[in-house]
Amino acid sequence: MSAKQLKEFELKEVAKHNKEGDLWIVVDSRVYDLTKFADMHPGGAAVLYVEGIAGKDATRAFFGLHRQEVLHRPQYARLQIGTLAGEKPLVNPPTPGEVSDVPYAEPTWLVKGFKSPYYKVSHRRFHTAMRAFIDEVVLPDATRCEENGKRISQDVVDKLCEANILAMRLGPGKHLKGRTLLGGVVTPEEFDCFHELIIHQEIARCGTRGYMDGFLAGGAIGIPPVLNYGSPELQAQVIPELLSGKKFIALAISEAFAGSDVAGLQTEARREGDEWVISGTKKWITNGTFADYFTVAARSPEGYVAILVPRSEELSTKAIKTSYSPTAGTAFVTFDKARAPVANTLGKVGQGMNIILSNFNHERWFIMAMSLSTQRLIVKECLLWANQRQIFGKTLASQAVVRSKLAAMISRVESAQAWLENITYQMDHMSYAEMSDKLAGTIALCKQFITQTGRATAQDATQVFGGRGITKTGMGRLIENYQRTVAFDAILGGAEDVMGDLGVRQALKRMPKNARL
Ligand code: HEM
Repeated sequence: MSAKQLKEFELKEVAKHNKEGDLWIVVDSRVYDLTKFADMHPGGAAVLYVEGIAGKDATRAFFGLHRQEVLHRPQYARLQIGTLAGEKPLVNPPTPGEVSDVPYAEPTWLVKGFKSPYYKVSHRRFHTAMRAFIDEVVLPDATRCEENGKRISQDVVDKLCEANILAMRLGPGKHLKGRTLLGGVVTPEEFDCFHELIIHQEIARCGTRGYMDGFLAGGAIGIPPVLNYGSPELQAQVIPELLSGKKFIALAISEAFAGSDVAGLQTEARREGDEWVISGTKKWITNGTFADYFTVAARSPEGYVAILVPRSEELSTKAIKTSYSPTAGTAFVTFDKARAPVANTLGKVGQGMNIILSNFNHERWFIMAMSLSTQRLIVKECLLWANQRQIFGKTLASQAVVRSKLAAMISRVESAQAWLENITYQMDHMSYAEMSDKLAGTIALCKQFITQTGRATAQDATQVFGGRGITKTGMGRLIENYQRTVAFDAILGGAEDVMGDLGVRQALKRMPKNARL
């Protein structure tokens, strides 16, 4: 019903409609006729007829039990027959692209009155456009696919590729030259790692962990080795079709035999004339179920090698059931003498391990950017819930133990964001080689910190939400998704303990020879 048609009612008029067969209630100054809906109410009809609810202003009870989005769903919005005379709703549907005023819901650079040395006008412009894109185009698809397990819809792929979002997720560089970035809000020359950081952090605000990987994460980690080490001919052949969303790619490194201990991989590649013949298996390959190409790490008689392998009859994929949504397309991949031209070799034979390891830096950096952004979303959910949920006549937030959990959560995301931005700044001022040399240890340590804090936050948030934190629908749906899937960030791109160890080993390698206590 449009605002113009809405009637105004006094509360005493509403009060007359307080029984079965004639039931009105008020939520946030909106008057609803629930007479016909009562029997279909998912929470049961009986709860609506009780004193204090039927014919009354039930705002507080409502927000203790429902997410505000319930009111904005078309099937429920149409139950509204009017508003309370002289009052206006406080809670309105979020406008696409809007920035939240909830404290700590946004990184400080987005908070009114706060400054940042890192973000310029072009980042703000870019952020506004990116958030609107996510809210309008991605979020509905993310919510649907997370639930039904289907892969990202081609319509969203087309739009994200038209906006060059996949290309931008590969970082600044010559692959952006001549491209129109997100409708032209930023030029390829201006584009830096902070613009890229914005993309990753905005995607993660959907709070749908499986879809976040389904959102072509395979491309974000599988394309860089092709861009950095593939021949110009190979790039000309595959990059356009990958960046336009016509073909898909996955990075195929981990195996049942080797996860974080990459060097233990067993997949073999041997030369036969102008072709590589590849045999072996790969496990937990993100986007593998729908990939057309695989960036594969294998052993060859001359040492490790990275090869771009096209899907063929000799390369089969099978979905793996993990604890996040199948929308990520996680696959077990079998290479049964699969063939790839020798021209598809990435870099030099024997240097495959370096290629794979340096690729990890960018992957780990964006995993932590995304992981942290979802963690912040969880902080926002907890603040909102603690502020609106009533127990024993008081808000949850009136309990010191809850405030203490909130304090820990806030400190974790704020400190991690500051570290992440510092690393991002270094990335903007280092070459790829310098980054591999100087940042691998710091990135690993920061990833360890973010995933450890993420799991602590998941645990705290589940306690704050109680039963709702383990329920897939309703108030705690984002908490449920987060606590069920938070371990992915602690494993994908390198397990947490391995990250910590790598960081310290890198530091020890750099110890000055003459340093003594
Ligand atoms: C415009 C009015 C209302 C609509 C459209 C509505 C709609 C819904 C929906 C869709 C759910 C399913 C859970 C979810 O998706 O969040 C639900 C659950 C529920 N509703 Fe309502 N509702 C309304 C008013 C009320 C009121 C006034 C009460 C007051 C007690 C109430 C009590 C409940 C309860 C107890 C549940 C179950 C919650 C749970 O399982 O955690 N509802 N309602």
